[in-house]
Amino acid sequence: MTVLRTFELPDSVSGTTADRDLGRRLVRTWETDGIFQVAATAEQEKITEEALTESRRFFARSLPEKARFVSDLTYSGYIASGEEVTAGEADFSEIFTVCPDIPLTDKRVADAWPCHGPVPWPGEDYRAAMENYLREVGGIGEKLLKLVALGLELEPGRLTRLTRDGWHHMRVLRFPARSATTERGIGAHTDYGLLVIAAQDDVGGLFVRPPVPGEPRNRNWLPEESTAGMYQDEGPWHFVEPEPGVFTVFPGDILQFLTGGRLLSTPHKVRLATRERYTMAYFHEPSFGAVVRPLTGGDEPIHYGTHFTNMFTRCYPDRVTTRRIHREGRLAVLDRIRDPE
Ligand SMILES: O=C(O)CCC(=O)C(=O)O
Ligand SMILES: [Fe+2]
Repeated sequence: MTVLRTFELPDSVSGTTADRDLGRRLVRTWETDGIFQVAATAEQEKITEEALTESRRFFARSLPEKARFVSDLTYSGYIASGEEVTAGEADFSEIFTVCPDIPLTDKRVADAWPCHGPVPWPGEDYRAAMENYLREVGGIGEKLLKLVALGLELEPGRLTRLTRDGWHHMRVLRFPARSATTERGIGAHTDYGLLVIAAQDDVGGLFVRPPVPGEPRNRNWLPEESTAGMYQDEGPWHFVEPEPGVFTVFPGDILQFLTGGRLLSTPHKVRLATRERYTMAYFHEPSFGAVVRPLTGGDEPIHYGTHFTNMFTRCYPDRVTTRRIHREGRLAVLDRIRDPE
């Protein structure tokens, strides 16, 4: 792979021959490259720029100001540089995470569902810009899942049936410029859900690992098979050249699970550059209560809310959110959260 393939998405997906053909090309590109790009519309480019501008404004505030935006109910909010750990080593990204914004009056919050609560927004302009952005990438996610279902020879609604009231979330990131002591941005890892849709500025730093025939790949959803740190210093790693007007898209753990490993959750890592870097990584996900079964049968199902909670408690063992989950025995609540099948 030298340059990434870029696809234009149709206005809607209904299962036409053209849709099916595009779906097959998307699947084939993931099978060879592990990643592809989707062309942004002019409107999407504008909304992306507005979100990146708000992100720059927020991260420019002082650390004590930013550190106020955390919550013990949800993982939404601020994560300081060095706070997140991948495979036992600190990452240097600074992050604002946006999970579904669930008001305190919602029954799920009253019933102590883990990870459910309001986003501690740093301001109304920030909130509006991020919500606009989430709406756009959410639309792209739904379209892509329909196309990918067609590309896998399934009925078009087979994957989007999981994303009704999807637990979509996003990491709004800033990476400092590299220092004399480190180039580490984020260590090698895979992301947890169905799709990862990302927009980056012009600095660059993201690397992805394409599928390698015969290479063993872990199943990150199993505690004994974490992908964190895997192949960190061992190629092939492909540098994702920043390109204006595109979103990059690759599969997450749930798509690997669903397809029995035909589509692999793409390992990726970030290296710091000579300048600071801003990026937004959006995760298109099943609903919190979804019970996901492999298309091919076999394995135990994954309860998405449990998978999400496990991944976040593992990543942030000392965060107030994790402490409250443990203190109040909220993990036990997960057993009661099941979407009707
Ligand atoms: O910085 C990037 O481009 C990717 C960030 C990332 O991998 C993540 O937030 O999970
Ligand atoms: Fe990631």
